[in-house]
Amino acid sequence: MKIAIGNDHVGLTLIPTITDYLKTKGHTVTHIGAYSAERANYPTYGKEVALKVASQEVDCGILICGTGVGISLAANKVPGIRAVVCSEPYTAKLSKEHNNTNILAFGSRVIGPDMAIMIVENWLAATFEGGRHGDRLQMISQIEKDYR
Ligand SMILES: O=C(CO)[C@H](O)[C@H](O)[C@H](O)COP(=O)(O)O
Repeated sequence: MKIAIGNDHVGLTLIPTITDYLKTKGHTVTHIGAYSAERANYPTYGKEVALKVASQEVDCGILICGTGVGISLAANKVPGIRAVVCSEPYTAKLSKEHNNTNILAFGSRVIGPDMAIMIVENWLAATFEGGRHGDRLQMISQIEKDYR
């Protein structure tokens, strides 16, 4: 898969672990930054990854900040984005199976590298179940359209 990854200065600490893991699994990774530990604003990176996912330039995105919350809030403001924040693999799996999430977010101040890999692995391995779950996503899309 083609995967875009973004982070702020706090999320940077998990980037090598995640990018190495993805590359060993044969994925194509585009890291859009931040590239240094200098204080950075997560909305910038959340938006950039979200735009790549929404435009289908990439298949999905991964976002990392201190908790995953701020950067996912930014991403979710882009129409068509369903970003989830996870700190364990079960939510990651169900977020794909039931909510067809297209961006995974987590926090480097919350989880370590081994858990991060487990979350990514479970998220990427899961598939959307469709059916009634698709109906609910249509309802969410309609809310997006109604209140844009
Ligand atoms: O947005 C956040 C909270 O969900 C992230 O944890 C950020 O990484 C954090 O706010 C950055 O904080 P800092 O004091 O500017 O390092």
